Amino acid sequence: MGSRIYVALDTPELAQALSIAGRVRHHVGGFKVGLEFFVANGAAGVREVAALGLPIFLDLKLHDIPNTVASAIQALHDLHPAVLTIHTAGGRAMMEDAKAAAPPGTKVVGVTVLTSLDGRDLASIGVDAAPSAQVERLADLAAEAGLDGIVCSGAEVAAAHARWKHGFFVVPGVRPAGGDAGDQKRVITPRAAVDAGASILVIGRPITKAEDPDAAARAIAATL
Ligand SMILES: O=c1ccn([C@@H]2O[C@H](COP(=O)(O)O)[C@@H](O)[C@H]2O)c(=O)[nH]1
Repeated sequence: MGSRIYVALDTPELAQALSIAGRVRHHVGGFKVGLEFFVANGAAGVREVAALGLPIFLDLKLHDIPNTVASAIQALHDLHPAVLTIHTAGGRAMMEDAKAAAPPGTKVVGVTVLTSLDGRDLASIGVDAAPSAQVERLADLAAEAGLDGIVCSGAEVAAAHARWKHGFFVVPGVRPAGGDAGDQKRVITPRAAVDAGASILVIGRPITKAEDPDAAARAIAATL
């Protein structure tokens, strides 16, 4: 396979996203566009990034009733994203309908516990479980619902992989050793994430905010 690194182009500025994408494209496996980019630039913006020739990860983290999520996914069909996210907390019926609505070839993956949350955050929203236990529970539900995989932190990916042999595991919250975690609470180095079984790594600020994004992407790729 190509590089496991997907760069998160987290900016509303199309020109900035295209500039970073153009600089790093030879050292990464794909581009992740999320809400910030999509709200500002829409499907036309996604097409411009896709024109650079790498797979697109459309990280919209859809979370609504089944009919609404399925209809939104149908409306995205002609973008043919390689990966699309929904929230597992939307429940089994929503996940089933999301997968059924997705274009063939698009991996639908469910966000489990955001990497910006820790156990105290879960308790504060009424979830009486450690992140690891909650991820396992939601991973099982995602597998039963027919999703292709999950989004989880590097701390949970080995256990999730052991339970779901052919699952596709997306790991954000990735930081080179000693890197600034920012708002992320469950972080891992790129190498450790791959060793634990990550299928792809989502990396944003360590590359996009670097003085030289190209060199940062190359340095990370060299550790894998
Ligand atoms: O649990 C999750 C799910 C998605 N993300 C997304 O990944 C990137 C991470 O960016 P960094 O700058 O490397 O922290 C970002 O686009 C998030 O929306 C996540 O971080 N955690």
